[in-house]
Amino acid sequence: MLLRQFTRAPNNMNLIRRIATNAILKNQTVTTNIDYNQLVLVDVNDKNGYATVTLNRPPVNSFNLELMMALSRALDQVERNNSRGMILTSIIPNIFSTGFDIRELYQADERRLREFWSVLQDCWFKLYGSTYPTAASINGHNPAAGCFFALCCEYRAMVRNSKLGISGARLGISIPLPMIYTMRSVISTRQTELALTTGTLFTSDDALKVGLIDDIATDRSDAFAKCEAFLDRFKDIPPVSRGYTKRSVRQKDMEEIAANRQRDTDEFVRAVLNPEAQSSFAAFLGK
Ligand SMILES: CCCCC/C=C\C/C=C\CC/C=C/CC(=O)SCCNC(=O)CCNC(=O)[C@H](O)C(C)(C)COP(=O)(O)OP(=O)(O)OC[C@H]1O[C@@H](n2cnc3c(N)ncnc32)[C@H](O)[C@@H]1OP(=O)(O)O
Repeated sequence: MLLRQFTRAPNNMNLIRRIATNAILKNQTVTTNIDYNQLVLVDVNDKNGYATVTLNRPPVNSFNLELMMALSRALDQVERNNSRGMILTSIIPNIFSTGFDIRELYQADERRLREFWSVLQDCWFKLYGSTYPTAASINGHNPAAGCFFALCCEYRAMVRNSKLGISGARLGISIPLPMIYTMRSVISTRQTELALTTGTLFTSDDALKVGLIDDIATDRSDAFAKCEAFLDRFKDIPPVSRGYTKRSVRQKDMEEIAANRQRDTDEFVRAVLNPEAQSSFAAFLGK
């Protein structure tokens, strides 16, 4: 599979990886052990035990089935490794994710669409229900499903001049219940309804005002540092009781979503295959 091996590297490897990532962002060539074909990179900082999960599907990190599966497996690795915390981010300089890959939705094969949704559901359970602390380092635009994953995290720092929100309404997609619950766990029910029915994409200032993000960052490294500082807040908190409390807060949503997986899948398939949505996808793709 396209995933990087999740190994605890010696400290100097973390430095090499960081240099490598910076070089990728500057389009330089570096000679390290990075495999450029990987869709989601997982790295652990040996000093603080935080895992970084980096979306790596240029040019815009659009979620197709393969990226969703890679994310699902990356989250398994973070869980297995007993990380002290996790930061979700993207390798693309000014884009976190564009959301679903429209090519995955346009004239979709129903079986593949069901699998896509099922893996998305798995990702939600793994991320929303994780016991380790989570933070999203939103290094750029994040207009749809990527926003959903960021909202599953406990903290969000976003770089200035980026846009964040769930724009599905603009494409004629009705917003599924799990998305509604997830957004409502971060902002008020009224703001959730307004944001989702208008397909609002929030500027960093507006996102901060409404509470969708916790901090505005000057650039990607500042966003990352802010996420680390958030995770540091749990340094002296016993992880088992912390995790139990987090799960308890989220338990009701999770039980309800678990009980309705099939119904949500059917609704998603219906929503994507409906002619109004299909014509928006066709228009987007210039068909
Ligand atoms: C149990 C739990 C389960 C619960 C699940 C619940 C909820 C699930 C989550 C969400 C539901 C809400 C519904 C979401 C549906 C979607 O995600 S649909 C996708 C919506 N996304 C958008 O509308 C964003 C559109 N794109 C942009 O605004 C811009 O591309 C950008 C991201 C701001 C980047 O701009 P930039 O100028 O840098 O780049 P380009 O626009 O030139 O794009 C480069 C290249 O990439 C192509 N592209 C962009 N976006 C997509 C996409 N979404 N799919 C496919 N391809 C895309 C673009 O066409 C360009 O291609 P090129 O012309 O061939 O170069």
